[in-house]
Amino acid sequence: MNISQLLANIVQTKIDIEIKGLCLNAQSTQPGDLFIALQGKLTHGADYINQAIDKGCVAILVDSKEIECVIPSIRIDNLSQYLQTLANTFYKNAIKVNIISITGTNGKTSVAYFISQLLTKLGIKNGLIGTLGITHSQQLSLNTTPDILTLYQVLDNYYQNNIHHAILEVSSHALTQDRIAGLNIKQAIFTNLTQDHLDYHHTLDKYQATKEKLFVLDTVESVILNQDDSHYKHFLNITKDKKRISYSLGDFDSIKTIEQGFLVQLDHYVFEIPFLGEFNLLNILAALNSVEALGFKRDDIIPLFYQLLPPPGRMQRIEPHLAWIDYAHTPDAIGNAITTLKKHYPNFKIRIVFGCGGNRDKDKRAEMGKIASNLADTIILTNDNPRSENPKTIIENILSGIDDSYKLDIIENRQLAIETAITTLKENECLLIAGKGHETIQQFSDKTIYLNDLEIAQNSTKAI
Ligand SMILES: CC(=O)N[C@H]1[C@@H](OP(=O)(O)OP(=O)(O)OC[C@H]2O[C@@H](n3ccc(=O)[nH]c3=O)[C@H](O)[C@@H]2O)O[C@H](CO)[C@@H](O)[C@@H]1O[C@H](C)C(=O)N[C@@H](C)C(=O)N[C@H](CCC(=O)O)C(=O)O
Ligand SMILES: Nc1ncnc2c1ncn2[C@@H]1O[C@H](COP(=O)(O)OP(=O)(O)OP(=O)(O)O)[C@@H](O)[C@H]1O
Ligand SMILES: N[C@H](CCC[C@H](N)C(=O)O)C(=O)O
Repeated sequence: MNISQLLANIVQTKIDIEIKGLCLNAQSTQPGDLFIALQGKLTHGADYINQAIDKGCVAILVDSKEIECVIPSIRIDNLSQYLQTLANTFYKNAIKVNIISITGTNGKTSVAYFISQLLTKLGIKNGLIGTLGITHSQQLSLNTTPDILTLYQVLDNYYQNNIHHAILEVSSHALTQDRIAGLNIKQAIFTNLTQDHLDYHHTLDKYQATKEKLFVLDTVESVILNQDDSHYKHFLNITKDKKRISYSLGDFDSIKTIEQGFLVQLDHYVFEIPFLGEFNLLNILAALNSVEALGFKRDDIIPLFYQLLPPPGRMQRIEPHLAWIDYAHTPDAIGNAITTLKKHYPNFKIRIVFGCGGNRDKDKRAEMGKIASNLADTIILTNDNPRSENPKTIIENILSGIDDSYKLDIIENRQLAIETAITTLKENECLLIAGKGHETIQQFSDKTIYLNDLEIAQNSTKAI
């Protein structure tokens, strides 16, 4: 598309250049792209134009600022307000894709992963966009919910490749920043709301108000709500004009905990759910209701459950030990993960290795320390992703929630912490390695290193 055609409803330009794509982050610029340099909270995209040019961008739109550069550039004031128009004009097919969206503090990835597998097994081609990445696409995303241009590009591409359904994890940051504006979101699923991201939203009420935005979108036809969450009634009340579907652990006629998961009865079906954690029973119900709302029959969905795979890094067992990798990085999730192991392995002691991410909600750190020390028998505190913060300060913040009399170890180096935990694990102990799940990098202020909890744990196992 020619740039003058793209900008027709925004600004007149004599620049005559064909562009192949739109891009917000210089790191992901492709040859032929138009780079859109926005003023952000931390920095201005204009600081990265050299990188964008090196990667082959052919023109630049700059937010509220004059720049000098070797390729054509156009200044547009308040440029961010035009992002949806630009995205929609360039990636016309994006809004034709039917989107199932999931929001909530915990469980988005798990529910999305289950829905995607079910739809695939039922013969529906679908794309999955979230913390684990973007399927059927070379696009990389820095975020759980990608920026609006990346989203439109991926969805447009899906449509052209006959993928007419997408499952999208929607973070509260994405809702605040309008990353999903204008998309054809048909279903909205609510998993739960507990403490996280208060650095960004400041209060739980504001955090909830942000999540609400997804459920009242005009395009949303059905909402699927977790009745067991304390915020359920609120979400039910604001969605009176939608088809409302609720799910609850009480939907099961019986739940029997077994070592590898649960044996449940639902209506006249008795089946096994091969995942640990009661929260996964809720995740499964969310997925079941979502797929059912698309028109499939329970008789066709339920027999597929035993074939489902767990999402990578979520309660993932490291054989042969009683050790698990889990992505729990909130107070609620840490509590759930430990309780889960206690429930499935009632005669075992629990050891946990965890830390907290830097540049994220500081208030959750002491809370995570408190919950972990109340529930686990031994703790090794370590680094998560310190990002630009001092790792020692993060650990001190966690310690402030732990009673002085609680005996714990601090091993900042995460690899060493995991190796130590596994090689000294006792016969009567279960180990939980929490916080980084599937992640394969660790971010510090001055470096980013390759680090994979699963590999470290597997290798330490071999070393015994
Ligand atoms: C605090 C926050 O959410 N920031 C997001 C926001 O950034 P911003 O608009 O303030 O922009 P900025 O970082 O100041 O940068 C300014 C401009 O320069 C560009 N830039 C910036 C850096 C660079 O190296 N190259 C580059 O081109 C940016 O794309 C941006 O256009 O908009 C950007 C584009 O959409 C996001 O990538 C960025 O996410 C940052 C990286 C981030 O860490 N976000 C986290 C907190 C987040 O969004 N997390 C949620 C998941 C939370 C959960 O559910 O657990 C998520 O959806 O990922
Ligand atoms: N429904 C749930 N309720 C509470 N905790 C859950 C639930 N599902 C998963 N968890 C716990 O939370 C952790 C993160 O799960 P998951 O990745 O599915 O959530 P998420 O919302 O996608 O998180 P994020 O957006 O931060 O990546 C899991 O490793 C598990 O410990
Ligand atoms: N989506 C979450 C992931 C946190 C993962 C944890 N390992 C950390 O770095 O804090 C966030 O961006 O807050």
